[in-house]
Amino acid sequence: MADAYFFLFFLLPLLLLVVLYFLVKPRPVKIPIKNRHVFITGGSSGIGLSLAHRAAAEGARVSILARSLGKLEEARNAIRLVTGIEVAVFAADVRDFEAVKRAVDEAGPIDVLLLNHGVFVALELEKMELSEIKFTMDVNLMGTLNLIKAALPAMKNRKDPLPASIALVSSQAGQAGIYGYVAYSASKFGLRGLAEALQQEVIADNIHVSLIFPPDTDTPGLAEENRRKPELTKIIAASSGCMTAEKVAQKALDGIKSGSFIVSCNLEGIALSLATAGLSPQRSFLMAFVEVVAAGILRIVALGMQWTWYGSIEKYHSQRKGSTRSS
Ligand SMILES: NC(=O)C1=CN([C@@H]2O[C@H](COP(=O)(O)OP(=O)(O)OC[C@H]3O[C@@H](n4cnc5c(N)ncnc54)[C@H](OP(=O)(O)O)[C@@H]3O)[C@@H](O)[C@H]2O)C=CC1
Ligand SMILES: CCCCCCCCCCCCCCCC(=O)[C@@H](N)CO
Repeated sequence: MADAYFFLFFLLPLLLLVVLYFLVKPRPVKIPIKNRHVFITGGSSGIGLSLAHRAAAEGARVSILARSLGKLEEARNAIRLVTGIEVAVFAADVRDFEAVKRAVDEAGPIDVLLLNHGVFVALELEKMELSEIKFTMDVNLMGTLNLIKAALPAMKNRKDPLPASIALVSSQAGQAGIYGYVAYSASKFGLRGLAEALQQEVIADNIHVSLIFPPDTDTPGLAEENRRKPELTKIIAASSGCMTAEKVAQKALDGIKSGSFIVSCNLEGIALSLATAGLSPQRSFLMAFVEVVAAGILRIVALGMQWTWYGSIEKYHSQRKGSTRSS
């Protein structure tokens, strides 16, 4: 009996750890940001602004890009006030490849390309204009591809032997489809395929991809989104709470520096990432161990999550039916 326990709880896990240690690829990597060029899209507001503050405070040379020059200059002043550091600003729409290319060329070779720009409207697909749907895909997905296309040649040619990074800000709505986010989830799930494929193409150039998955985050963008958010979107998104932009920026930068492919921001996010590990690369054999051991149980947790969400959806519809009957 004691032998069986010894095998099950000691020998087997130990064997698994050893196997995973040799199995995980790409291998772990550390990406320094001090004295390196960090280029942040959407760096004038919310999470991007916090990322810019943090990167500057950690000694990086920071460039930020967004559409509104006014907001960019405000951000530059705010960062100078706190850190004494001057960030470079670039006004361009990520949908405009030529404008993006000019900005990236002017900014100079990038060591850490942080693609954080994004737009979001929470609304049922039926209520969304086709133009809004296209806008979401164009900014979140095509905008990201434009930036990568524009920046990659110089990133590959950099003289610096240190590893470089391309980090994409997705969303937990890019790990699980959420009511009200048909277009948005599509754009954010798209980033995952992009990231997985891109990592295989740029690994030989010592460029490492990170995918960041924040929950609801207190930003100007979220405040705007909340003004017309469906009740069910609020209920379902509440499963993961809300974080501050500073905290998300800290988690994101730590994840990038540690070379993690998948970067979660809170506890629910860790569970979500374990449950959706799929065929994403995992550089840490310890995290791979947790993924393997937790897989079965997390599928049950995920099904429980769906049970709750569909329960809310059923309740919402039955209440609505009740109220239309009585009115
Ligand atoms: N806040 C949240 O709840 C969550 C956000 N996220 C993601 O995090 C990222 C940042 O979100 P958040 O900080 O809330 O957003 P904000 O709306 O606060 O800021 C968005 C930033 O992106 C810029 N931007 C928007 N559209 C374009 C464009 N077409 N071209 C260039 N820049 C553009 C904005 O500047 P300007 O308007 O001047 O162009 C601004 O700097 C997004 O990708 C979002 O999807 C993920 C999970 C949760
Ligand atoms: C298996 C374990 C599961 C654990 C719980 C999972 C909870 C998932 C909740 C998803 C919330 C999505 C918020 C999207 C925020 C966002 O992107 C918008 N604010 C637009 O910016």
